[in-house]
Amino acid sequence: MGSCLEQDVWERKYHLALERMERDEREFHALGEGLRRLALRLAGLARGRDAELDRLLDRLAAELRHVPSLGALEPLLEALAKAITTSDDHSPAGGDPDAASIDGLRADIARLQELLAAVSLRLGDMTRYLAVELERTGVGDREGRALDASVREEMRALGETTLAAADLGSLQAEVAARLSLIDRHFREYREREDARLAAYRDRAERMRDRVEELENQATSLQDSLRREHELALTDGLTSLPNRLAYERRMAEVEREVRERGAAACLGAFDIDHFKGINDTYGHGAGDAVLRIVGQTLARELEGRAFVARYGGEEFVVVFAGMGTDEAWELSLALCATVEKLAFHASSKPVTVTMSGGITRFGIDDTSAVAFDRADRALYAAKRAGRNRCVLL
Ligand SMILES: Nc1nc2c(ncn2[C@@H]2O[C@H](COP(=O)(O)OP(=O)(O)OP(=O)(O)O)[C@@H](O)[C@H]2O)c(=O)[nH]1
Repeated sequence: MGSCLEQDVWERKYHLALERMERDEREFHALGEGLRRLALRLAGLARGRDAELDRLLDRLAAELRHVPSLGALEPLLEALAKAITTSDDHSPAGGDPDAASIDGLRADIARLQELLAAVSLRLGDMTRYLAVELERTGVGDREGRALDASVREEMRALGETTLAAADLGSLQAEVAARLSLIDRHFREYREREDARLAAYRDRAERMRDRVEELENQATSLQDSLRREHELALTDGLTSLPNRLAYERRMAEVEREVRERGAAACLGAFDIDHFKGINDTYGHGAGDAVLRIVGQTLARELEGRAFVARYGGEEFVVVFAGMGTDEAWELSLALCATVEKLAFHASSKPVTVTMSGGITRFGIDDTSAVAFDRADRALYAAKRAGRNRCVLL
């Protein structure tokens, strides 16, 4: 079902979003770690060494206030790396005891540059994803924005803390606290989204059940309507189409003849001396004869012409798309087949015959006019001695 497919797609997207967020979360940790190490080393080594370095450190503090435009930090860190190199070149001959630390600082800055570029990219991805995907589902937009805002705030605070801490211990504690806050924001966000997903699933399931129930009801209603419809068009004794079905078929034929000039013939057939069968062998035997003759006509005409029980012991055959020659031959064959049916009563063979009146359906005919002509032909056949056909 459509709703089931939509839910699958939504869930797949949702799990993809979670995976992305978990990856981003790990990168935020790495970023925090990089910032912490940078802050420790800068605080210990760089401050007061060089006026240019101090100026750049002030700029770094200012830039960090605008996080997450992390990309802006890259050129600044490059300048910082250069300034440290210059500061190193100017150091007194004989070896600076801090030279090794400065090399380490330079390497840290380079690593941090890479890290910042990657995290900046991921942050952009994640923000876009939250905006587009969660908005598309119609839920979570507010939550996504709230998370985004709180992460920005924590990143900004992290930058401030890095440069404003009085001593290394408190700096470490502050950064750790900030990072764990970011952690918590992500966790809470995910928990809320999980709850939302569970509620969504539950609702979708209930909707699916209801839709299934309605579909079943509609199907059984359709079935019973179809059965009613079939019953209304079927003769109970012979299982042939009844007079109503015949009239519908004739209305179609009338249109085909009038609109497309199609050929058509109509035949009226009646079992001979049927009253005598009833009177001699009983009404039950008469019913059996009607049933067998009816089924014989249906079998002989299957796929070639439409047959219905018109009423009593009379049958009508609609030879749609057939000219008089073909309808005539077929009618004679029908009468011959009925005559050959092997009926028995009290172990004695009983011959049953049938007469038919055939007429062509003309372009100006109505079905009533054509039937009347076929009926007159039928009675002509009866008058002429029965067990025969007449074309009129
Ligand atoms: N057993 C049975 N008899 C039926 C049924 N419908 C009509 N009949 C009988 O069919 C007989 C028709 O008789 P008639 O119309 O006099 O004609 P016929 O005896 O067939 O004689 P011809 O048509 O002139 O050959 C009547 O006795 C009806 O009661 C039915 O469903 N079952």
